Amino acid sequence: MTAFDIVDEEAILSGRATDAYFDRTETTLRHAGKNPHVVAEVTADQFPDGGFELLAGLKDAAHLLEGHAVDVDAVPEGRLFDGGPVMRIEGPYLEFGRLETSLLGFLSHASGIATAALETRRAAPDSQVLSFGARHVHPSMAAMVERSALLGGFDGFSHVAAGDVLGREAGGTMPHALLIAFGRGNQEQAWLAFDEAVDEDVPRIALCDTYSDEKDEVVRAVEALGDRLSGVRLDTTSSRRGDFRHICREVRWELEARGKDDVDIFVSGGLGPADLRRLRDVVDGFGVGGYVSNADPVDFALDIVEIEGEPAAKRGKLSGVKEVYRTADGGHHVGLRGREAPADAESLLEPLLRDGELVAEDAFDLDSAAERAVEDAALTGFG
Ligand SMILES: O=P(O)(O)OC[C@H]1C[C@H](OP(=O)(O)OP(=O)(O)O)[C@H](O)[C@@H]1O
Ligand SMILES: [Zn+2]
Repeated sequence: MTAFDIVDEEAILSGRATDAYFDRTETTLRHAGKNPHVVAEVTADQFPDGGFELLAGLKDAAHLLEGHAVDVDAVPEGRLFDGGPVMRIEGPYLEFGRLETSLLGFLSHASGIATAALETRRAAPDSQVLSFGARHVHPSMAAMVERSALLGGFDGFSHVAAGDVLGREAGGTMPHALLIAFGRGNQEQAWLAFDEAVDEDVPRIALCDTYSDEKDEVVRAVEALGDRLSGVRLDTTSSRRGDFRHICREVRWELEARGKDDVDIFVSGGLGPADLRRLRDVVDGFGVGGYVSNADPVDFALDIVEIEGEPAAKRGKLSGVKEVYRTADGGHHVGLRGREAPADAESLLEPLLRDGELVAEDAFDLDSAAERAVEDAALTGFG
């Protein structure tokens, strides 16, 4: 009996984490002595439609398929795609059929979150942007959320245990609960206690919107912490937000009027790309939660497109093994394998597994994938 309703790693790796009809399929095919050699492709849209999305979740998908007698090619994590396959699996169907549910789950959810993160990143390219959305998702998914946010170009994240998984330090400021615990009117005591108690290397960023006006609390934080204050966070609740940009400019003015030009202003609370575009010139950083963590998964499907070398796609899908290309003008092209590639085009599908063995060693380095994402976004005009 587990403490929480969580499907564990063993169930995922063993293929137990599957839809029941794959159990039935396996039983039926084995009964009929069938296990055809197929090529299956993971695709969201059949044809490019100008809507780019960012691929994420490939590391987990690769580890799921490792050890199964299949050859896999995939678009690297951090590349944008717009139609056609992001992954191609070739081998006996029963080697991977039941893994479809988890495979698509790994890719769909992470890619949706990473795409929203990249949109957010592109809205404020020079600002610090942190992922604060772990609170909106099931805790078992926190590491996936934070990794996808980093892959989309975020500078950091808040979830501590996700940091343990990713080997990175979580960051953050202080919640309203801390201010409330010291009682109305005692904000200075809360800020000072934080300064006394918390590790020296944690920036002293005072939350300044709990009981009174943001400007008032910022001035009080300056008076209380002096040179120890490195920043303020405005998480102004929507019922008081009004002209948030004006509030931020006013706070900036009051800081400068007190010689505190070096005190950073961070904002959070219901922010999305449009807010970041509106505020990026008046604040230093953002905490973004729900816009990224609650992003819709990318609607990937896994389809058999060739069986024993013959075209075999179902209605609505395209038969035959395909290649996908990034064209020199930042476009995306889908073509049949073996046909002539567009001029000046780069093929995106790269070897990932050969006979179940991982062949793309550095495929999952997060920093290089995040760099790829920002570069590909510029090339494609994403976001
Ligand atoms: O709105 P999102 O984009 O998801 O951002 C999540 C922010 C907003 C939230 O404020 P509160 O709900 O006031 O929580 P707290 O009192 O802990 O600051 C908390 O500060 C998170 O950092
Ligand atoms: Zn808050």
